[in-house]
Amino acid sequence: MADQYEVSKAGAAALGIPSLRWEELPEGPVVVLLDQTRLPAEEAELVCTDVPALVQAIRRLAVRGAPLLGIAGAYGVALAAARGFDVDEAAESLAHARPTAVNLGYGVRRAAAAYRAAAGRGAGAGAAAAALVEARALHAEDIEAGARMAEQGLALLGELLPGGGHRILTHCNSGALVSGGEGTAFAVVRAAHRAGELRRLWVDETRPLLQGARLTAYEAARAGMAYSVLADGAAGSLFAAGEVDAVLIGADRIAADGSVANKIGSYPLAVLARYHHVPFVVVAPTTTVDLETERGADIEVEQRPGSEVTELSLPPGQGSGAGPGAAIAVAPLGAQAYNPAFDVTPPELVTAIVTEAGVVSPVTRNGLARMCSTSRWSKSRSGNGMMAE
Ligand SMILES: CSC[C@H]1O[C@H](OP(=O)(O)O)[C@H](O)[C@@H]1O
Repeated sequence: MADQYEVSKAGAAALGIPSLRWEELPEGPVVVLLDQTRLPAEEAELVCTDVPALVQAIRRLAVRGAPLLGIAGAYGVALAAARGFDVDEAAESLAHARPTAVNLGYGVRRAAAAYRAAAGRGAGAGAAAAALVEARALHAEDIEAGARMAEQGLALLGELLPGGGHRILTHCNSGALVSGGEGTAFAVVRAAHRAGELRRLWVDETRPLLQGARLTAYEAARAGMAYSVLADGAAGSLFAAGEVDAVLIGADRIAADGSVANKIGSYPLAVLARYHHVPFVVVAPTTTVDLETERGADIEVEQRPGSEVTELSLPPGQGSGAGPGAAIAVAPLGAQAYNPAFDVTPPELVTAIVTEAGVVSPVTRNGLARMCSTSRWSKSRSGNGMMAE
């Protein structure tokens, strides 16, 4: 297994610095995160020396995005084990830090299962090492999955949109900032760009936390793409003008029936895409497919604080130059707000789901289950008491 820095180099190559890494310091191991709340103005790193710090970072989206949450959760268990914290308690708090992305619980359970199996064999300190090996394996698998999704997705774009020159609309952020490698949907965009087939990337700003305007634009700029940021509400007029050839988005949880939970605002894009006969493609690793959740209606959608809608939070040091994270009210004081972090798109509105194991189109329960069973990692998933295949 490549050492941790090697493993995260793919992400670093995409970003300039890795979105997450494990580091052994003289005073003990740490999980180092690229603090995404401070992007694009600052590439600031957050050093987590304990699990509460990592849980807090997950809750405030300093680290975010389904695949990376799974990796962070696994390293969090390894951190607890290495520093002598209660691993069961750590696993519980990490797995429940955010409810929708299935990857978080999956990563935590994988590392915790490795730790418990080693401890059960009387491995002593070796149990902590076993948790770290599992976290690193998950990290490496995610990098490889991203590369495979990029290949599969680029080939699919070639079938759906013969002739290249794609104008792709994406929502939220699904690049290296959500992965150990180059991401999910954005990894496909990056592959199209490298192949000279990306004519324009339309970047939904993605209110209220602006993952598109702040993070996808940051990644697109670093990659030298021709991109434009737009207000979420402007997407409809782009479709009406015939300016969108395909929508590519990530996912936080895909139910067994093919329903897709993703950032709020994804479902309206699926409706627009269907009305305008534009392919709506979801790109996610099989670790995002949750065969134990039957239907979209069964997916728990995270409800976030209303202040994220009624206030505009500026990263520390931006705006008035005030101290940490100034917030500007954009609604009357006391305004109520509705702020679900995700919505759910029914399978019939999804043209295809691209994973590292292949493409499902049309999206059916059987097709999804079959694809997950062919994923090279499905054994390790079931081997660790993971989601049923
Ligand atoms: C491909 S995972 C990225 C996924 O995660 C984002 O949610 P959040 O920023 O709240 O972690 C969004 O749903 C993206 O599609």
